[in-house]
Amino acid sequence: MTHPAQPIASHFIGGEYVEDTNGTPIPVIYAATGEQIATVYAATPAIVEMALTTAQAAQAEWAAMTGTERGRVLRRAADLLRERNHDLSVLETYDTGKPLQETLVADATSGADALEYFGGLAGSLTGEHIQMGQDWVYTVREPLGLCVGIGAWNYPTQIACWKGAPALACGNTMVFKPSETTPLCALKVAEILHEAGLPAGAYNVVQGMGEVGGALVTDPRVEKVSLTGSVPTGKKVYAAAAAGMKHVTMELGGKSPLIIFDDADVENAVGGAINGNFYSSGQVCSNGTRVFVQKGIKEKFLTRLAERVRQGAVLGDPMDEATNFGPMVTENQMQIVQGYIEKGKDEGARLICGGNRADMPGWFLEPTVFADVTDEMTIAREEIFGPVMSVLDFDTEEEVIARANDTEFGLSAGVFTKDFTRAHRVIGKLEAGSCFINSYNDAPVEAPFGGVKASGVGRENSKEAIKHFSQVKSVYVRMGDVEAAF
Ligand SMILES: NC(=O)C1=CN([C@@H]2O[C@H](COP(=O)(O)OP(=O)(O)OC[C@H]3O[C@@H](n4cnc5c(N)ncnc54)[C@H](O)[C@@H]3O)[C@@H](O)[C@H]2O)C=CC1
Repeated sequence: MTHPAQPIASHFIGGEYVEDTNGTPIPVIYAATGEQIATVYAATPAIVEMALTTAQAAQAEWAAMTGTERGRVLRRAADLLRERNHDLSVLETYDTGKPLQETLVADATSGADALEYFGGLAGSLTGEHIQMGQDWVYTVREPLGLCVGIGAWNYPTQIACWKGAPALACGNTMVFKPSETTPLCALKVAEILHEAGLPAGAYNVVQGMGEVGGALVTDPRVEKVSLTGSVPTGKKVYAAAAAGMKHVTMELGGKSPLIIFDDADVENAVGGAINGNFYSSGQVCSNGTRVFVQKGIKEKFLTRLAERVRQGAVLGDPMDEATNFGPMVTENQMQIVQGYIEKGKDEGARLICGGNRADMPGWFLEPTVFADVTDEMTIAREEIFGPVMSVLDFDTEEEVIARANDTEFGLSAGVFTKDFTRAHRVIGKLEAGSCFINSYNDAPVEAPFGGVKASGVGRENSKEAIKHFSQVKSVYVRMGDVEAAF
């Protein structure tokens, strides 16, 4: 019997499902059991061509609609996502293995927020009037044209919407390629957008690995590439896009600092560290995986952290809403993280809790905390993308700022302290794009999201995203005669 997660077909192009079984089969494995639940096929060159031609052809009609009309479609899609939240959350759980307790509130709901927010903005995308004496300049905010979105595997529904919603609001069309690890959810986003009234072909989904991504990025018809992925992939995609002088948004990896001062509220700081390390089993780009704790509060912090992790983490069937900690997305990802845990032990970090694969089917790892981590250790330098928290000690504010910034990454940063003057002073000196004071990992659509340094270029969400999916035309209007030298 076909599993309920099996999509109707692999791709969604021109407003309908499209199949081509000549492509490389991509098995979809449910991370909680290891069972194959679906198969999709990587896009063949013919499918890639069909998607790009269709999206390009659809763009003029979509851009010709008023912003209010485009916004209405996006807001209708947001309503449909919300109405179907439960089924979409179950699919997200099948796609990623994340517990339903999380997917019910963080995935289709966040996607719906993006569609609603950018749907609301679409009607207000205006230019400026600049008076130049009797002459004047006006500006027009125009779409870029055909955009490509490429997703990572941790938030398949959210990423499909975070890229699609601002792109469509501005009058662009999109070809979206989900991660080959989680190919299911983006198809539903495309289906719902078209059900909501999107013209056929304005948002298309094709499956495939890096090769398909590469074919999309290098196509001369594509004006913009928005990637969520790792830094090494980002460097390749950015370079390929640069060769064609394309616009880019790069949402890449991180190794973000979370700084806890002696005067912090311990329970809140522990809560922040848990949210910033163990949500989605640690598979979150913005996670604060280097937790710097000032020496005076260190033992108290570690004691409460270990207690709350041991007592609170519920590993189990992700479809059971009591489960709050799911498996790694793939066996391979689990093995990568296990490798880092071994390195942490070998390099002398002190294991406070976790450290093992859980004794159950699927790719479950225990939430793991290392203390006495030093700056040179591999677990303090590399992005692990799993449930491994490194706790480092510090003495002074000046010292911790320098150490926090000593990394190629710059995605996020957090500070816990009751001294707000210090909180703002420290945040002001941290090299990161998305920061938190007495909190961690909040990502509302109203706030810009993205990184500095190797963590990325451009911003998603908020009004900032509009700038990255549109361009400004400037028109000088002369009201008098033209003076010329001859
Ligand atoms: N800053 C952000 O917003 C976020 C960043 N991430 C980052 O994503 C990474 C984990 O996701 P993965 O899927 O493992 O990343 P990945 O870099 O392996 O793959 C990302 C996507 O790029 C595609 N791709 C690979 N090579 C390509 C090429 N040469 N040309 C075009 N496309 C190519 C893949 O098929 C996939 O769809 C982590 O580093 C994480 O930090 C994840 C979520 C959010």
